[in-house]
Parts: sequence; C-alpha cells; structure tokens
Amino acid sequence: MSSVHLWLRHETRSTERRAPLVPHDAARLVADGVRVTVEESPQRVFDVEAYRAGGCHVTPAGSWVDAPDDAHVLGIKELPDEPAALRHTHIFFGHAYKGQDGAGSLLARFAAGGGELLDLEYLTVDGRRVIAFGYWAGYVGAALGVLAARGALAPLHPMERAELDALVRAAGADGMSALVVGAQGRSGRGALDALLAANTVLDGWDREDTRVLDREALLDHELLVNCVLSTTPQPAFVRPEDLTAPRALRVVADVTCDVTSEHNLVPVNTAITSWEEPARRVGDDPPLDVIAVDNLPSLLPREASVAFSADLVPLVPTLAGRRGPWREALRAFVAAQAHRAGGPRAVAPGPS
Ligand SMILES: NC(=O)c1ccc[n+]([C@@H]2O[C@H](COP(=O)([O-])OP(=O)(O)OC[C@H]3O[C@@H](n4cnc5c(N)ncnc54)[C@H](O)[C@@H]3O)[C@@H](O)[C@H]2O)c1
Repeated sequence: MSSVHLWLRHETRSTERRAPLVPHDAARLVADGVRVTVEESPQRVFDVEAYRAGGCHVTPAGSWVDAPDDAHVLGIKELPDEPAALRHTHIFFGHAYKGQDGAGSLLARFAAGGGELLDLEYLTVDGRRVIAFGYWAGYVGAALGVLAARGALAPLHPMERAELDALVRAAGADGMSALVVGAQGRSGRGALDALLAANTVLDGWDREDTRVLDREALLDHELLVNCVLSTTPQPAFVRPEDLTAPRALRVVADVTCDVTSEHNLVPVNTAITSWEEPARRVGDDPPLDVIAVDNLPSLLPREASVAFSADLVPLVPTLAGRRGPWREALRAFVAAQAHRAGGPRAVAPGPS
C-alpha cells in the first residue's frame, strides 16, 4: 500500500463535523505504509492531535491546493470555489453526475486541471454501493420519529449517541406501534435497531412485503419510517387522500427524503425539513407530522464517521491501481466528462 498518499482535507461547510477517516483507522493505514496527511479543522469531531499521535502528518486547513500531485484528497462535502482548476484526485461526494446544481462547473474544473473525481457515491460492486452513511441516517431518523410522536422533538444539534438514546428513553416509546419500510437496507437496519432499543412494537417490511401494498395495515402504525431506495414507480405509502382516512399514523420519518422525485413514496410531503424545524404538520384531523431531514448522519458525527471510515479502510489497498470499486468510480467520472463534452454517455451512472 506504500504508494498511496491520502490527504484528509478540512470541510468547507462549517456545520459538517464528520470525517471520512477517523484517527484509529488513519493510524492503521500509517502502520501499513500509507502516507496520511491531515488538515487542521476547527469543526471536525476528532481532534487533529489524535491523528498526529497515530503517525499522520498535520498541515493547515485548505493546504491541499498546494499538495503534491500524488495526493488523493479525501473529504465528504463540496470543495471550496477556488482553485478554478483541479489537478488532484479528489475522493468525496461530488453530486455531479445527474445534472445537479453546480455539476457542470465542478466537472469543468477537473477538466481544466487534469484532475480526477472518485465519487464516494459511485464506489460499487455489482451496481451496489459499498460505502454509505445509511445506518446512522436510519437510526437518527427513527429516533426523531419517536420524539415527534411523543411531542418531544426540539430543534436539532449534533450530539453523541448516548444523548440521543437518553432523549428517546425520556420520551417513552414503550408499546408504540412502528413500521420500518426498506427494513433490510442500510438505513432500515439502523432504524430497526433504534426502535428495538426504544421498546416499540415493531414491524419491518421490505420489497416482498410491499409488492401488494396493504395500505390499511401501514396506516395502522403510529410511526412509519421510510427507508426505501426507490428507483421505479410504485404505489405511494401515504397519499393525500389518506390524510382524512381513519388511521393510527401520526408521524412519518422520511429518511429517504425523495421529496421532489417522481418516485416520492410519501407524496403528502414535498419539501425537506430543517434542524431548526425538523417536523412539519401535513395533516390535522387526525394530525400527521413528517420529518424529512436530509443530513441525518451529521447529527451523530462521531458514530457516522466511525462506521464510514471502517468501510473505507479495506478499500484503500486497491486505490492506487484503481481496482474494484475505484474502477467503477473512475468509469462514472470518465463517462460524465465525456457526456459533458457532448459525447455519448459511455457508462450509465451508478446508483444514487
Ligand atoms: N436523510 C438522510 O440524511 C439520508 C442519509 C443516507 C441515505 N438516505 C437515503 O435513504 C435511502 C435508503 O438508503 P440505504 O443506504 O438504506 O439504501 P439501501 O439500498 O441499503 O436500502 C434500501 C432498501 O429499500 C428496499 N426497497 C426498495 N424498494 C422497496 C419497496 N418498494 N418496498 C419495500 N422496500 C423496498 C430495498 O430492498 C433495500 O433493502 C436512499 O434514498 C438514500 O439516499 C438519506
């Protein structure tokens, strides 16, 4: 592994406290001969001294712009607007292959500098993502759902799991009827764990269970946690006409957050909610609240980082050769650049 140089950058977004590589794993990589450089970062949930103690080289925030050419610059969220030309390999969530806002200009910056984007979202094996923040998204989403159902949901801030668990315990969810849909996925498993710990009366449905949708049974739960990765049209779980129908359902924790998608399975909701106002009332008689926070893992930055980093580390040995999932990420980048330049799309983009 000795030829790889990972450069963990400071995150531009001030609310982003997560790190894709945690100190413990960075130390393991260093012990394996990987060069790891870590930028100082005031908001990162891990102290830079913990990286230094593990043998990482520490450097000022934002110094990646002057990093040696062989540095693989690692981050989570968006890059700063400068420099205009990107000459390094960057590993982060670029959100640049589906025509998102700013996608064209980001790809143009890579073209200008000859750099390369290995998008974390496109690290796949057999079309399935191998690294994602889903588990803790589901865990937090379900916990917030419990709090909302018990009238105990306050404005949100990043916290440790123990604090969130204590809030849920204090709210008291014993016997609450809860349903997780998409239960076998990453976020679904996190949601199930949170709801089991909260002593709810729990159901978990996945693809097989919604093939013929029993909406009456679905609406008979007080809390619905939607964790479905929806890629094809299918009957919605909660439709506008269900707002006035007899139902036990009081809260939808919409982890999926497909609020503007044609595949939105909770079309009673069409907008995300915020940390300041995490729940929105969409029905009154009886009440129905929806939670659609689109950056749930950032609320548990430590736990989310530890899980993500554990998935990233085993991929590092194949990075230098761009093998395995890295090859898929590179193919997606090359295809997107070709498409941007007016050519045919050579490879279909990976999953969202
Ligand atoms: N809100 C957030 O902060 C946040 C964070 C991470 C992920 N997400 C989103 O959560 C969603 C799920 O992510 P994931 O990583 O858990 O995906 P995943 O692929 O691991 O799991 C999705 C699950 O949905 C199931 N599914 C698909 N269609 C279904 C259907 N019709 N009925 C029942 N189950 C069905 C699949 O079988 C799978 O088990 C994605 O849309 C993702 O973008 C949101």
